[in-house]
Amino acid sequence: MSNCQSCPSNGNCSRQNNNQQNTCGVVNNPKNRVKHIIGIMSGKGGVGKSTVTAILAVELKRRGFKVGIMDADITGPSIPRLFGINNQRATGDGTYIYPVKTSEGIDVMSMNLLMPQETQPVLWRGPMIGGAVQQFWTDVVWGELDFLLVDMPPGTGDVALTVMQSIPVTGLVMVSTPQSMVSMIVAKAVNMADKMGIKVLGVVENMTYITCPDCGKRIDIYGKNASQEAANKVGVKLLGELPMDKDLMELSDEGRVEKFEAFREEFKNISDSILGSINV
Ligand SMILES: Nc1ncnc2c1ncn2[C@@H]1O[C@H](COP(=O)(O)OP(=O)(O)OP(=O)(O)O)[C@@H](O)[C@H]1O
Repeated sequence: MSNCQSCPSNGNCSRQNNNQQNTCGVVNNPKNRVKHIIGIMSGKGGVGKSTVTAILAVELKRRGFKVGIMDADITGPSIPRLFGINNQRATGDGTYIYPVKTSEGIDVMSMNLLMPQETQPVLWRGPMIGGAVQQFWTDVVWGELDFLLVDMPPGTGDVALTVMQSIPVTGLVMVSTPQSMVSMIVAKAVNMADKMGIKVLGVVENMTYITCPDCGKRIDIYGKNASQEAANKVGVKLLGELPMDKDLMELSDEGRVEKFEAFREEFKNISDSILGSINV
């Protein structure tokens, strides 16, 4: 049973609205002081959720915050590769597990940091995967963090539910592309968050345009104002829109996402919006 009094998220818990604050069900690790937990969620896979998580973490870190990333995408973890720490392994002392630090000092925990080889699949059914996510919260020594970003698995399935039920998430950031089919699926995720009493901080529309390498002209892949229209459709704030960027793809593949600078302005605005919404 959780101890809400000692929980750093007390008062910010997803259950605060329905008088169930004492039924969180997860023992809080006394070694952890995590101020804000932001879940990064997407309706469907491959829209750039892990990429946005990584760049947001870098931006917050550079602002002087202590930042961690929990890679809750247990069966498809990609955070270690983005930061080039995929050949490192998390350590443990029999009671607790210790995250791996990126070169800029972001603490990361991911299933791939616990597997003997990153190519080994996790052949578990839902409840075991949910159990792993809970352990990432209870057994990992995050220490003092201003922000823990949770890279959620895509969709509104079992594990997303476990994250929302067992981790005191401060708010959710949706990542999407402005297609109507995708918006419909994002709406499901937004409705899920709503039902769980978790605030949706807004949506980042990714891969929305390209910049012509010759003339610098912006080409809106999904049409003009598509991002704002998609955000309106699901009834959430548009935090920002990101172009397709070849360098980002390359640096991500090389495990050097921390060296990617081109979206600094966009992520400065996205972070300002998030910090404003949670009164930081
Ligand atoms: N703005 C962008 N420009 C170029 N490539 C991008 C951009 N955003 C993401 N990508 C690329 O798209 C692919 C999918 O991104 P990512 O892994 O972040 O998506 P995801 O939503 O987390 O996927 P999954 O559902 O599998 O977890 C990656 O190869 C990534 O480098």
